[in-house]
Amino acid sequence: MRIAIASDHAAWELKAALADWLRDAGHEVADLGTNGPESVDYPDYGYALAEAVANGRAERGVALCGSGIGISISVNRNPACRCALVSEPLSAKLAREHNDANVVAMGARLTGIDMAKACLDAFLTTDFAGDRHVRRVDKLSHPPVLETSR
Ligand SMILES: O=C(CO)[C@H](O)[C@H](O)[C@H](O)COP(=O)(O)O
Repeated sequence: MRIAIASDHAAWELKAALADWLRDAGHEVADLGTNGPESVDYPDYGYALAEAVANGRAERGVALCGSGIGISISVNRNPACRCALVSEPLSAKLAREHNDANVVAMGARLTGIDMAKACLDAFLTTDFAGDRHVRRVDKLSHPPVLETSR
């Protein structure tokens, strides 16, 4: 599978470890940085990752920051992305089965490498269940126009 992965400074080591692990498993990995501990801003990396998924360069994305929160918010600003922040494998599995998530986010300051691998494995090996979930996922692409957004 073609997978894009990105992080801020808080998660660059987890990103490097997961990128190696994904490559060893036979995936084609696009590492979008960051690649060191220098402080950077998670939206820059979240937006780049989202664009890689939106334009088809990657089929799935892996988004990492300290908590996973900031980068998941960034990715979800792109309407082509459904990014799920997870910390255990059942949520990763349900994000695929029910939500057809195409990006998974995790927090390197909260989730260890073995748990991150277990989440990623569930995310990459679970299919979307379809059926009633199609209608709901489709609604995510058509949010109502609210007074406050005019
Ligand atoms: O977005 C976050 C928090 O919601 C991430 O955890 C960031 O990695 C974090 O904010 C970075 O914090 P730092 O103090 O600048 O390392």
